[in-house]
Amino acid sequence: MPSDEAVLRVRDVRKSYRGNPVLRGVDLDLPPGRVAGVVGENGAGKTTLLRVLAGDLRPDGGSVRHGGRIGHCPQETVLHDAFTVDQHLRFFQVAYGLEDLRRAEELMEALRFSGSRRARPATLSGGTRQKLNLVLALMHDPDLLLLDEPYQGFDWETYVRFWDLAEELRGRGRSVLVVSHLAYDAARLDTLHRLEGGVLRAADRTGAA
Ligand SMILES: Nc1ncnc2c1ncn2[C@@H]1O[C@H](COP(=O)(O)OP(=O)(O)OP(=O)(O)O)[C@@H](O)[C@H]1O
Repeated sequence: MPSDEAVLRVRDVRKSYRGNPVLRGVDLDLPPGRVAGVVGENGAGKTTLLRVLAGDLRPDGGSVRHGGRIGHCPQETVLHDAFTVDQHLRFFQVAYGLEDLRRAEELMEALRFSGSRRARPATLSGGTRQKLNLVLALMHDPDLLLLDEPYQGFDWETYVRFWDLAEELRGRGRSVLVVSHLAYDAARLDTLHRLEGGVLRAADRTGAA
């Protein structure tokens, strides 16, 4: 597939914090309909990379090109305790310019969202808050979903539903990039990359690399 059809095209991305290089020239191409993983040890720069890819953090050099809309589910929850679940949904509906909440409701159903729509995030379980985060990142049906350690707090059933959802997205030509310190879901990924020494390398999907 020609690279100009990629949903994500990353070239020579570099980022240092106070002179300490974390990303030293990251390259990545992600075509539509792919589920890709990025693994790396603690401190390897995974969150930094995802924030650069999401446009949250400016790289010192290199380029990031998106081929469509993106959704970003960061490690830290984006939820605000002054707002109820419903208010979060309506806030993001306006921000994304959506006519209705149909897709959000479908996603909540798919993930078996167990909280009340009138609840505030502080009263929800950690896993339910994480589901809401995921719904907010996906409710505009982005071409690319960026996920940072997405399953913290998920029970097994939710974990399996998460992967069913990733399959559904892939089947509709959407792409997903999952960042994790573990490669245990490697069999569910189309490609696996390892972030090491500030660069991305193709990794063995048995997780042995
Ligand atoms: N805002 C910041 N200012 C200075 N240094 C930072 C900042 N953010 C991250 N770092 C440093 O950059 C390096 C990479 O951090 P990053 O959080 O991207 O790694 P990670 O692979 O996501 O780690 P983990 O698996 O522990 O979440 C670390 O050494 C970290 O201390």
